[in-house]
Amino acid sequence: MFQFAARKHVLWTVAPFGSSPYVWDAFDCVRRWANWILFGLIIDIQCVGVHRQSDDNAQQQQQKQQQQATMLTMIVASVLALLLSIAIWWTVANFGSALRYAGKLGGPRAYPLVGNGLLFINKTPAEFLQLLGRLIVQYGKCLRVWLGTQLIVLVTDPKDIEVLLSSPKYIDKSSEYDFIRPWLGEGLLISSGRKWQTHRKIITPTFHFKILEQFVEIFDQQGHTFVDILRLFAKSGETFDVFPLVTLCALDVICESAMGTKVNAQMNSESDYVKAVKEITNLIQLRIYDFVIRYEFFFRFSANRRRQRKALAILHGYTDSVIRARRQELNEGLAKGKDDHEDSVGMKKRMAFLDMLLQATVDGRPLTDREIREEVDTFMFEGHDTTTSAISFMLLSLAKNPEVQQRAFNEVRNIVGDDRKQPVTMTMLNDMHYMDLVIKETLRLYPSVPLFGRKMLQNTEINGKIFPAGSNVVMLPFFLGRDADLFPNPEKFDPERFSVETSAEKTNPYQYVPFSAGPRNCIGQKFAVAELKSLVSKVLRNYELLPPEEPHEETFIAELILRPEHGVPIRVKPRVY
Ligand code: HEM
Repeated sequence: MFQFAARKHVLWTVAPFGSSPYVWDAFDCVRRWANWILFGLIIDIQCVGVHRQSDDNAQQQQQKQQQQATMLTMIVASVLALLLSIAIWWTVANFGSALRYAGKLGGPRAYPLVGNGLLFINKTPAEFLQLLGRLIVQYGKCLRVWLGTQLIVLVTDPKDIEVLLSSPKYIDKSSEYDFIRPWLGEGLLISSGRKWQTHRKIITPTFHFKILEQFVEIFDQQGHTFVDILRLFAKSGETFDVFPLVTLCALDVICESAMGTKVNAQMNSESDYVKAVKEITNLIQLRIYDFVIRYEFFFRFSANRRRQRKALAILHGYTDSVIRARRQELNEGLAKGKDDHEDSVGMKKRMAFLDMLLQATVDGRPLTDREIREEVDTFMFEGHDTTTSAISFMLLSLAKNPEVQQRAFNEVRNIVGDDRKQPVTMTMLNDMHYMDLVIKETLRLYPSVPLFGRKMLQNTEINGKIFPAGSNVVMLPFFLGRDADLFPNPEKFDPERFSVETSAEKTNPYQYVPFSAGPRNCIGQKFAVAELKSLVSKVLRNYELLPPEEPHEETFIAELILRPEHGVPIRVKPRVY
């Protein structure tokens, strides 16, 4: 009897899935499944009362034992069935609308629990990005993918992106940002609601162009060190990976701009702070692509958690100590009635972002040390990885396109002159218009932030489609920039496509969003563009950029930033003029 019931369980459990063409998407199928199991459970419970009489004592004893065993098995089976039913009702309660509406968005066939995980299994991070590209071609510019139980909606239609980015309703970040939360806390990149609103308001003035002017000196000095380091490669003429060198330079720039301190990463890449930044970014990459430790529950029990804790102790410890020291200096200066931003001879000192945050108030109160740390760490993260990616790919693009490089160099030479030691000013950077086009074209093909996401808090209708509550909606500038419908001949590196004469008004501004757009756009855009121009112009004034000796295949890893899978190989030789 029990065997029969158990076999029926298996059949009933499988049958509703087998008969459904769109397994995950069929909400009704899950409901049917639950009903069948409940029905099976009732039969199981009824059969507990079935027993037979016998005169033979030994036989009776044996039968009794058998009955007890059967009863026990049935009780266990019933409890399991009950738990399964509860799990199904929980799934329906939590994923009900996701299952119902996700089915209406196109996408590859998904399976219970693993979703589309099997498609991605054994894929390297670079293959993962290529696979997303193929899915977009196959299923269109808005499709859904299940990564395990996480629903992702991929969007590359500028019309959908316009609705998502321009509205203040969709400002909550998707689940991927949780991986970086331990470092950045509730800083501007991740926070939402009123906290984000008030902090965005007080931080916006710190990126005013008048304030940015004072950072140009930092760009110039760190650029000088960078160019010195390249001298070795110019001498040997060998192909080298420029990405790690740019990373260190960008770290130096942002550290001095954000905290007013020098980590000297370019001169000492083995310092604890620099190694901790590297460690934490590696861990973020690991979590994005590992389907087990994506889940906080499993991450907590992995060795990576310890690595993260160790790196965070160094990163937070450093920022905390700088904040404490600067706050003390500020208080002492105020007590002596002296302007803290004057040095001993009364000259105005440069203010770091941190100094401005120390003086800011929210609802009439100063920011706490913790709030300041979160914002400073956010600048440290957003301000070095993104610019590293952009500068590296810009150098590579110039190396591979000598005509563009010559034109960019001519512009720089006309503006700055022939003295290689002449520091570049903000006015000079603002006059580099062709360089603006080169930056735009670089970010079209190599957007530093290849994808960014929003969490849908409720079912949301956008251009006739319903984006289910709880889904992570991911917009992909990487594929927008390579879409031939939006950018004809997309493989060609052609800065002119962004010139006012050819592009203005013809394009939808939401088809080109490397800095995002709308209320949650990149607050550091002007800082980034100035840094890029400063550093790249410095390199061009000293070196001619050449492509790698051996042709190399370009493959990318999309994390929170775009990374090259095999580095960014270039060569340099001294520029003669
Ligand atoms: C080429 C360089 C850069 C690129 C391509 C870039 C791109 C972006 C993008 C796409 C976003 C939106 C992300 C999202 O919606 O999730 C963003 C946000 C942000 N960026 Fe940048 N960024 C760059 C450099 C910088 C720099 C240098 C800083 C700071 C010094 C910075 C600070 C921020 C901050 C704080 C946010 C969050 C803004 C908010 O949510 O209100 N970025 N950036």
